Amino acid sequence: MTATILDGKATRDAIFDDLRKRVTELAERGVTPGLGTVLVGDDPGSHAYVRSKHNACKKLGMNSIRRDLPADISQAALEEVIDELNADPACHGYLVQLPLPGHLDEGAILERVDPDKDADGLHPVNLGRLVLGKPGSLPCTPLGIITLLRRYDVPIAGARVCVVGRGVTVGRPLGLLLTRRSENATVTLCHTGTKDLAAEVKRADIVVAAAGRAGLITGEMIKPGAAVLDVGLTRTENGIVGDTTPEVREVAGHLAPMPGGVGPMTIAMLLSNTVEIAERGLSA
Ligand SMILES: Nc1nc(=O)c2c([nH]1)NC[C@@H]1CN(c3ccc(C(=O)N[C@@H](CCC(=O)O)C(=O)O)cc3)C=[N+]21
Repeated sequence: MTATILDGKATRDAIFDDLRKRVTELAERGVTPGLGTVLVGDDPGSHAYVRSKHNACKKLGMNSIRRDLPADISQAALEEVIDELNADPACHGYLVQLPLPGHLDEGAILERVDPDKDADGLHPVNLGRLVLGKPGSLPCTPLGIITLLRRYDVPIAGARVCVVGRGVTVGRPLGLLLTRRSENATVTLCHTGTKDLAAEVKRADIVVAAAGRAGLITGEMIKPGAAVLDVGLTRTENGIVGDTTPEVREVAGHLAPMPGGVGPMTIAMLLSNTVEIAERGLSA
């Protein structure tokens, strides 16, 4: 058996088609949704991600606001940029591209973002809303994972899900989303302190590999027919590699590969969050 591929690019394109309609409807009411990006320094990977976010805005007829700042910018100067975006009515949602250079207080910067303009869904207020079940922006990568599973009709309710990785951008919030009443999955959140990772993975109907450790999840660990989503990203001399080994594809029922799986979905959810903020502004 070889896994059905959960095609993140095709699914992103389908989501873009839906979003384009919503952008047109907003335009008829005089609103063009705008996404802002704040990029500090000149890491080539970060530049590539930011570029793809702006290209996506252009494709959807959205505005985008780009702030590229020098690597040695001071905390105060960066906070001023944040305050400007918070006050800019053309900017409905924005994100601060991570990681920030070490001399900056990342936590203080992220907290300064207006939670109601948080396109990433990673502001402490929005993470708190997620815990409490209150409306707010949801974290893009976990939302992308759930959207991808739903589009391919992979059952989530009642499923045993093994999430490998407890990071703030993927693992932790994914556990919270999947255990909501609307998802109803049973989640095991694994991490470097997990005693028998192979046994935990083997029980799972859905495995999300988000540890950032190349090849951590092997074919023998997977229950035949399980859905596997690879969210790992490690840069090596031979290009980028995920958290799963190639044999996983021969055992799994569904596979979201890296690249081409969850990554493109993350950007789709970022734009979806921004359009949603713009729509909320009209109904409020
Ligand atoms: N504030 C903030 N928000 C983020 O959402 C954020 C961030 N900072 N910092 C960095 C990570 C990383 N990230 C990715 C998004 C898309 C792909 C993606 O589309 N990847 C493609 C190809 C990747 C490649 O070829 O390099 C794929 O998986 O097919 C990957 C990674 C968002 N991040």
